[in-house]
Amino acid sequence: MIYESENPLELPVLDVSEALDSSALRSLGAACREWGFFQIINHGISKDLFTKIYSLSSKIFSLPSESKLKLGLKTYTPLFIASPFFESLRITLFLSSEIMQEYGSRVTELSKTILRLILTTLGKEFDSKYYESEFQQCHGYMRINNYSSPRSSKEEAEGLGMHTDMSCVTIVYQDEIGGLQVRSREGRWMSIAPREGTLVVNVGDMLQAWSNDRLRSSEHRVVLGRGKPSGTRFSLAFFWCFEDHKVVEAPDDVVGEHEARMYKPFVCSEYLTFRENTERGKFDKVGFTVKDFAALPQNNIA
Ligand SMILES: O=C(O)CCC(=O)C(=O)O
Ligand SMILES: [Fe+2]
Repeated sequence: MIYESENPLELPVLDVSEALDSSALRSLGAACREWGFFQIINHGISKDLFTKIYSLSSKIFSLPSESKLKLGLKTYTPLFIASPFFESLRITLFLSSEIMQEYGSRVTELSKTILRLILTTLGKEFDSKYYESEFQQCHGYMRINNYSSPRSSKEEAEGLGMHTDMSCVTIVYQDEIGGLQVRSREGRWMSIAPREGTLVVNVGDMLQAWSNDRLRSSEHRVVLGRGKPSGTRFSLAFFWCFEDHKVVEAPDDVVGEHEARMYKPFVCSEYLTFRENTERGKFDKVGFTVKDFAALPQNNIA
């Protein structure tokens, strides 16, 4: 098998410190349709802030497992739930340290900016028409993820299995180890190589459903070992989501006059519950997607 990082995926890199010109908007639109993934630079988060978060997170993960387990499974996902190599901590921003809060408020602002840009790719007037009315109540949470390397670095192992995110958008910082991969429509795994100063952004299920599949929430995963530098891998994921009681339903002009409606309207929290309760869903992300939950029967061919 060819190891996919030999053939990394070229995703657009957007400079979010300035207004996007029409060609940048076009490549953003194409990336969101085709991959649901793109990258951003000049996002205003300094290297220093990443370094502080990194060292704070390493301290937390190196606590004895009894202390981490005391946080409860809704907060702390220990090793062997999602995979033998993955542990994760959900951060409640308003309860967290100043550093996490600072990061949280920056990615919150970024999420808002990005959502408005994505709306613009769907239709010139859609930002002013839908941002306030549909996305004003969005909220975010963060996860810090710690991946230990498999014993044999010759073997490739899944650190985090194939999943889609439940969010509207997710912003990911991955360290220099790499391993994040996105699945093409044909089922090929493509690597998203880490680049210094760059954040990865992806569309989640809530936005895929709201856009009637015009935006893609792609399956992705994290692989470890095989050709990767050894050592633990660290990532930071921020999920920007609709409020729990939101009814997700694509507006008529987002669907378009001649297109079929792909989903029945659904309440956000019911989808989150579905993902938590499905058989593999001891961990809230692995396995099912919004298509399994809300696709209209004639479209359920995912
Ligand atoms: O660790 C990563 O790079 C990605 C993590 C991820 O996909 C997630 O937390 O949903
Ligand atoms: Fe993810």
